[in-house]
Amino acid sequence: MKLPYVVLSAAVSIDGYLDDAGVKRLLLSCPEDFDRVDAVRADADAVLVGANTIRRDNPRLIVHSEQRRAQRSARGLPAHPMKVVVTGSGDLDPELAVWGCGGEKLVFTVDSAAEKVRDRLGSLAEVVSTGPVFDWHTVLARLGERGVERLMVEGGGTVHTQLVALNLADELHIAVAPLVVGQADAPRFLRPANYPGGPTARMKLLGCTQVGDVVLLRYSPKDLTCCQ
Ligand SMILES: NC(=O)C1=CN([C@@H]2O[C@H](COP(=O)(O)OP(=O)(O)OC[C@H]3O[C@@H](n4cnc5c(N)ncnc54)[C@H](OP(=O)(O)O)[C@@H]3O)[C@@H](O)[C@H]2O)C=CC1
Ligand SMILES: Nc1c(N[C@@H]2O[C@H](COP(=O)(O)O)[C@@H](O)[C@H]2O)[nH]c(=O)[nH]c1=O
Repeated sequence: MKLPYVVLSAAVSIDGYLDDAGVKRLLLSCPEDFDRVDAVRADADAVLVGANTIRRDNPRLIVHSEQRRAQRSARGLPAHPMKVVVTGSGDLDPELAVWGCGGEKLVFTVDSAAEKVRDRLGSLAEVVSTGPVFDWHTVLARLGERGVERLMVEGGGTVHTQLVALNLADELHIAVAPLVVGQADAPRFLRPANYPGGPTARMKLLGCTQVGDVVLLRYSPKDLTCCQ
């Protein structure tokens, strides 16, 4: 089974944070960059986030541009990519915006939480267990079986950290925003972990573009060279 091509997308502050520690979601992207992110969504077959991102940000995870939705439909695709949420606790509120708008919804969890999620969400989403323990290879394999060729991962840091550490990300899209968060308890893009190649391994730079006041960096995390 061919695994999806995985694009990890995040906006970060100059000091590497995804958000601040406050309750309200921090906007790091500028309007032009949010539009760029919408285009990446429109190019994906599925968008995946961790449960904490939907609990904290309550996103809809849809393609916002009407023109991009129409282009998807013209290609025979659903207007919105599939929405994928991962949870170990199963604590998912059925009132969250992600369940209430377009797109097929899929929740990956573990055996111990699967019934709870099914009871809570009912027909709002399909629930798939990866087994007694959560397994990212199974998540990607099941998505591949469902025809997902391109998967966009939109956070948060817990999810990004695991996918990079497991060497399952094919591309990183990092939008560096011109602000400094400076709060130790704010979520980071990547947390301490054993990353492939260790600290001396350098990823291949795929591109560097200015988008409004943000700089978009694209890296290939599987393409490493060690220069020391
Ligand atoms: N700037 C940006 O581009 C973005 C910023 N963000 C920010 O990131 C923050 C959220 O990030 P973070 O707190 O790290 O949370 P995540 O969104 O990464 O979600 C983490 C949750 O996902 C589930 N999960 C992840 N991995 C596993 C696993 N291996 N097994 C079982 N369940 C798993 C768990 O859910 P459960 O708890 O239910 O068990 C876990 O608590 C928010 O502040 C948000 O605003 C998010 C996306 C993009
Ligand atoms: N704050 C932040 C991001 N946050 C991400 O954007 C999602 C919002 O989705 P929606 O509102 O449905 O379009 C949210 O879930 C989170 O994953 N993304 C970015 O590119 N830049 C940003 O500054």
